[in-house]
Amino acid sequence: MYGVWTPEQVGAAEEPVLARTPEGALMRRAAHGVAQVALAELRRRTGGVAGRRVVVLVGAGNNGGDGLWAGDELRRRGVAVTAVLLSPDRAHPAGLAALRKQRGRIVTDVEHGVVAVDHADLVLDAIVGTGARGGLRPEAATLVDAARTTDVPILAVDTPSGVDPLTGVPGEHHVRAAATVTFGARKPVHVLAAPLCGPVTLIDIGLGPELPPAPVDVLDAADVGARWPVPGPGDDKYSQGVVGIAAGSRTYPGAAVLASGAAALSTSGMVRYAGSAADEVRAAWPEIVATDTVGEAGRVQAWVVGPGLGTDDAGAQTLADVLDTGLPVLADADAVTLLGQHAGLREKAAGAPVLITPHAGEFARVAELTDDRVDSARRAAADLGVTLLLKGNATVVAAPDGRVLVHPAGSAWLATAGSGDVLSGVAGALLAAGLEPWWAGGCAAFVHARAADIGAGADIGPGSPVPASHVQAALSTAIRQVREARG
Ligand SMILES: NC(=O)C1=CN([C@@H]2O[C@H](COP(=O)(O)OP(=O)(O)OC[C@H]3O[C@@H](n4cnc5c(N)ncnc54)[C@H](O)[C@@H]3O)[C@@H](O)[C@H]2O)[C@@H](O)CC1
Ligand SMILES: Nc1ncnc2c1ncn2[C@@H]1O[C@H](COP(=O)(O)OP(=O)(O)O)[C@@H](O)[C@H]1O
Ligand SMILES: [K+]
Repeated sequence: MYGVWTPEQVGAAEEPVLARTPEGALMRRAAHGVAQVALAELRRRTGGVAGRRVVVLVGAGNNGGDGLWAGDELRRRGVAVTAVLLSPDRAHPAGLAALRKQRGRIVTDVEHGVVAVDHADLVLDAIVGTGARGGLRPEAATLVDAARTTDVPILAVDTPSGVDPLTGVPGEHHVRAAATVTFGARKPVHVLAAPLCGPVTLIDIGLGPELPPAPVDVLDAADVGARWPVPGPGDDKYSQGVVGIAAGSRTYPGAAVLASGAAALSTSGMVRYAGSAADEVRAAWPEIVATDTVGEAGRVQAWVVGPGLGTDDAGAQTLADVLDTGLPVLADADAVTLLGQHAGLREKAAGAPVLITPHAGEFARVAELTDDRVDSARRAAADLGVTLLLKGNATVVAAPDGRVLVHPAGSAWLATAGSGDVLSGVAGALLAAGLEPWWAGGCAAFVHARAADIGAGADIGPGSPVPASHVQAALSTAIRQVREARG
């Protein structure tokens, strides 16, 4: 597990470190990290360093300062460095003087900057970092667009310019980095907009002791593997937690088959199904005990309710019934819509061990969704008194007590019909096994995304589209992989 801190928290942590270190030392350390990664990228992409062309896009603040000092270091290694100054009067004075001394080329107009970008082997984006406000200014936008058109690899300094460091929301013009070097602590953009950052290298600048507890956590495979429930010698089919699936309908039997099968693949023990797709579930998964109603289902330790359920009175009654059991409940899809429609159902859910798993559209039916997805999820979880998993390329899981984790999917192969049903089965099975909702949501999101990559073949190559039933089928391999990672 690693933490992510807001730009504001990182800024506050920097202050005491700046006060006790010689002037410029922190920036030099940051820039050294940038230069090291830039040299590695040059070697990897061009087979060498000397004479290779690096263009540094230099903004008016300290981010630009990092870029200039990195340029100075690259010059010392024989790299042909051109710095394009976006605000020539405000470029970091010491960094600019250092680069001039190394006979770096300095360009102050956008036209020449565009030509330089056109001929570059690598571009360093030092336009703006944590001090970014609003969309990129026109000159910066022109250069960023030029880099995009030529397809030159971009190394982002701290954060990709034009992407909001706190929310990860890209502006109209923004950098899509091949890699990012950040300093002191990872920031939300690195996990909320991971595809725009590329692989992120974290450079230690001594902020550790000054940082507060991380407001956002990111799970790694070992965290998930360590918590994944597996049977012990004394277990039987009941002792590991039986999950009940109240999903699907005559119109949408597929949701029932996807969710139930995913549950059966996720934990050992037993899955019960209750609903009007009982025949289809039995046919696809003979080991699942299927009945027509929740009342007939027999004992379970957690319920999954919602996928393909319908939002009519019968759906609302089913949701009420499972909430009334007091057992852990995973409410997805139609169950989220029903929670938005009925205050009485929200009251039943509040304070209970409930995990709701909306996509953005469903989220908006229960709470306000702003550009700040982390903040929105945290508020909604606290207001509703449930744990909330907000789906997307970066999944956000927020507990009512304020804990938040983000899982960046790594690819977008999950953007396929029915994949959410698979997620609900996985998370429901984990709830039945006794994981608390925040962990169940986080572990399920991790394995779900891993299964999509395996199903798509994206773990061994560029990958190809994967339907939800193949995501479901890849769950076993994904679970084995996280269990192997536990060390
Ligand atoms: N404080 C420190 O000691 C350290 C800071 N570091 C660097 O400093 C950065 C933060 O520096 P600053 O606080 O000076 O802020 P930035 O350099 O990130 O941005 C502020 C500057 O960018 C311009 N700007 C803001 N929004 C813009 C937009 N939308 N389009 C174009 N220009 C825009 C502003 O005019 C301002 O001059 C970090 O991201 C990091 O790269 C690192 O050197 C580590 C140490
Ligand atoms: N662009 C994307 N990149 C990665 N994962 C995505 C993307 N879009 C959706 N997902 C994931 O796919 C799943 C879709 O769930 P959902 O919207 O409920 O679909 P469905 O109702 O068809 O099952 C969620 O787990 C979500 O996080
Ligand atoms: K930047």
